[in-house]
Amino acid sequence: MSHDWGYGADNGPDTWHEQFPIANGPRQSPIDLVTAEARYDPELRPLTLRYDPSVSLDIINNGHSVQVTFADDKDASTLTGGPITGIYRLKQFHFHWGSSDDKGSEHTVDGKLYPAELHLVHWNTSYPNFGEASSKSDGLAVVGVFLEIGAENPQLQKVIDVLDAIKANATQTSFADFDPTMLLPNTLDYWTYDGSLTTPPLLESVTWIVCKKSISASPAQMEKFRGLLFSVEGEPECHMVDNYRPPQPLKGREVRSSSK
Ligand SMILES: COc1ccc([C@H]2OC(=S)NC2=O)c(OC)c1
Ligand SMILES: [Zn+2]
Repeated sequence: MSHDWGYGADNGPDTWHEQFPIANGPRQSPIDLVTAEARYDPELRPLTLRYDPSVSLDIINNGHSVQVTFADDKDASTLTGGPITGIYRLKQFHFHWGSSDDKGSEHTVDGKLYPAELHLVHWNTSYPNFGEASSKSDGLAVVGVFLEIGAENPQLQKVIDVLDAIKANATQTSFADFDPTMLLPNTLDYWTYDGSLTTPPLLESVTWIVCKKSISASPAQMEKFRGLLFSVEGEPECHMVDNYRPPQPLKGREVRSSSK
């Protein structure tokens, strides 16, 4: 009997290859970003992120993370520029975090783990939809933003304020008029490399764009994420923490940098 993947001892990242052999593929994510080995590429363009708050729809506890979804039937919220060509549409954003402030990010920088990592997920509009794009080598572009412990983040607080309503797995509530631009760092210098989704199905379809600058979250705000549950209502409570995959082998890939 196949049991669902997760982050526990018996279904966590080290077991995913059993059902998803691509877990040992050539372009898996996340990776450790070794800053001294990233190549500055002057041809890389600045990121252009144009987000329309009116297309934010709802916020969901999907049993693996907390995810905010967006209407993606038109070019309302888009990513252009950077390492990509064409227009990529924002589908959703979500987070990965730790059980304590010393871990939680998926990417690491020179071995440093951050308390959390935000993923803004976009799909290439040269394909008909997210599902089709997710199986193409240039189908997705994910912008990663590290969260660091610091001042309370009022924009992040708008997400945190609704977490009590989606404490359990498979719960959701409406989440209108949210502008994810407010979750971006002040400068958008980035590292970029070819990678994958970081949870099953682990598809190798992601152009990764990891911001060099982080955003802040207070210790109390991080604790609110840890109050979410992997478990459904009525089951014994299992706190949603450590929902991150560790870095994967680079396997000869190049990491480029948008700045010196
Ligand atoms: C079916 O849609 C999916 C499936 C998995 C992921 C994981 O890959 C990354 S990246 N973070 C994740 O949690 C996803 O995110 C874009 C979207
Ligand atoms: Zn993610």
